[in-house]
Amino acid sequence: MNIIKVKDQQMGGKEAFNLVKADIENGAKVLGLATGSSPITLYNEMTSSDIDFSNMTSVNLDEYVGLEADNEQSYHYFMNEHLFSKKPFKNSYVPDGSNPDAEAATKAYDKIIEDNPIDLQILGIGRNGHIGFNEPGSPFDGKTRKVGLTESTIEANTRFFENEKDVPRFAYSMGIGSIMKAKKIVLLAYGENKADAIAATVDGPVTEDCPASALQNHPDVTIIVDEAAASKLK
Ligand SMILES: N[C@@H]1[C@@H](O)[C@H](O)[C@@H](COP(=O)(O)O)O[C@@H]1O
Repeated sequence: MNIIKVKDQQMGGKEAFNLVKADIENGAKVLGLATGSSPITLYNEMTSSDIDFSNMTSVNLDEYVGLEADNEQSYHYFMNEHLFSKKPFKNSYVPDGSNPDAEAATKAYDKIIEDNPIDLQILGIGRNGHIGFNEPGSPFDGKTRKVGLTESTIEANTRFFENEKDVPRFAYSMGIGSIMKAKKIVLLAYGENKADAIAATVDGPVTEDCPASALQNHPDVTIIVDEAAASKLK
């Protein structure tokens, strides 16, 4: 694992952007994208750049079950707001959270991932080490699934909703097995409340208790952290 320490999230966005740009210059056509606050500075760099994404494809990690794409709390909406409305891609895929048929929704998404192998996957990380919405205990070979969110994740995500009761309890998430198939992975983590998860990811055992520890088995992972998120690394 390659670790890049940065001063703050602003600089992290620039570092991540340089990696994305270099990969596109090397022929990358499919970007795996993430939501949450961590990738926002990267998306800002992308939207203010002169890179044309209109012949590229994006595949997002996850979406809440039960939210329509035009719901302001949906990940569809987040991605449109922060990236796609300013820098359209040829195709942008996000799991269909409005489809109550989990079997159909997840199968359809696996087909999309299979048809569009991810060159570079951007990841954030949950306080409990989750990636996408793969909570602790998720299988390392998992495909797209309907997952229940843990209390810690619901609590962390409450800040985006009016109150805790509005936070959806389920999501469709790309599995860890699919994430691991990406050629390159760039994980972004900022702030003290990510320090334990980053330490477990990098220095801990490879265990389902910390989903991101699976990344130790991936050949090309870069972790971009600020000092607070790196503070518990060995
Ligand atoms: N499903 C998302 C994850 O993909 C994201 O990594 C995590 C951390 O978000 P943030 O970057 O806001 O800390 O939040 C959510 O749970």
